[in-house]
Amino acid sequence: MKLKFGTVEENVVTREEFPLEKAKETLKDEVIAVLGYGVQGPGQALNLKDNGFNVIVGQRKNSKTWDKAVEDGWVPGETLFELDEAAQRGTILQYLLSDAGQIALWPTVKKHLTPGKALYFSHGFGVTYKDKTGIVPPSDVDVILVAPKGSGTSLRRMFVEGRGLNSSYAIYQDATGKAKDRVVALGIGVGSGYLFETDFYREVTSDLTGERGTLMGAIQGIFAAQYEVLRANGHTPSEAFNETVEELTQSLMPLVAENGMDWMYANCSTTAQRGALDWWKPFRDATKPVFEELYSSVKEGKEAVKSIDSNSKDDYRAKLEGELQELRESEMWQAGAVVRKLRPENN
Ligand SMILES: NC(=O)c1ccc[n+]([C@@H]2O[C@H](COP(=O)([O-])OP(=O)(O)OC[C@H]3O[C@@H](n4cnc5c(N)ncnc54)[C@H](O)[C@@H]3O)[C@@H](O)[C@H]2O)c1
Ligand SMILES: CC(C)(O)[C@@H](O)C(=O)O
Ligand SMILES: [Mg+2]
Ligand SMILES: [Mg+2]
Repeated sequence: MKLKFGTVEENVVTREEFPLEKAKETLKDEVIAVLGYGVQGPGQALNLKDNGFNVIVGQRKNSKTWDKAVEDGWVPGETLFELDEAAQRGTILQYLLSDAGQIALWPTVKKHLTPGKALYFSHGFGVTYKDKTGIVPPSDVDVILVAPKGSGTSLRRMFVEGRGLNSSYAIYQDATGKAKDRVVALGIGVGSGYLFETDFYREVTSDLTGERGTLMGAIQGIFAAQYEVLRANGHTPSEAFNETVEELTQSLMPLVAENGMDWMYANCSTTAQRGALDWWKPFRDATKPVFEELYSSVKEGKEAVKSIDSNSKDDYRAKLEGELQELRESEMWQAGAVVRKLRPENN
């Protein structure tokens, strides 16, 4: 259906419009092979299974994630296979290896993309940057995308709570004439809230921007900046952490989520409102050039190259873990660990 967001009309699909029963009917003859069991893999595979779809998982044997799949109830030889065998058995291949891992496994997956199958991504990365990934699907398969706008961990948790994470959907190639029904049915099947239309290029450029920007990179950046200023001016870690992070995640962001920024403001003092209304524009103006630089870097393909180069190295996991450790061991997040333990619900 078409729905207005402000003054702009968009194509969206809701669960009322395309109910789960219709999704199951659409995919009743398909075998959905979820390839990769990292973060999105478990979320999507388990939601699809619990929703009554025919799902198998493909994962490297003798890996921690194979063991996790077994713990999650996937049965070796019945619903859990090596990647090669799962790709052969599936009629819809959900390519949920890491974006760098997808490059390495492409020859194997391509071999099993026989006419009429569907290749499904949760990111526009592989196909958009085909010059760098080598991922060029054969012309006789559907190539579709459902990109949940959040972590696979949240996708699963929200599903279990009876909620749903929104996803975008896109069709890159419709070889069978069934691509639209297939993609929407999968989007509903993985437990999406509502689905909004995009294309592979816009999905990858917005997603890379968002995660480097307000969702992950920028938020840590402004947290660190404010925390450092408070600490440099004699405030304790407890005061600096509560005033920078804890109050935001525990008190104020839930209000923003519920009813928007103006409503959160309206539930704070007039003193706070005066200051926030005065200061949000200077913060916007100070950071906008950084967002513009970020978007250019994404658009020029530099972010994709960096990600492929670093995540294709043998020691990429250890390197990432080292950098996460640096964050974890910073004073701000050490203070956070103590503060979390002191939450009454954790006692
Ligand atoms: N993490 C998320 O919540 C999230 C959210 C939206 C979209 N996505 C997209 O979903 C896809 C999967 O992302 P993810 O974060 O779940 O992946 P991930 O980094 O957790 O990796 C998934 C799996 O790929 C395997 N793998 C990596 N390299 C491999 C190789 N060379 N051969 C075989 N297996 C290999 C890993 O062992 C892991 O089990 C990506 O396209 C990503 O951009 C992820
Ligand atoms: C969960 C995110 C950040 O939205 C996703 O884009 C990812 O790459 O993990
Ligand atoms: Mg992403
Ligand atoms: Mg994302």
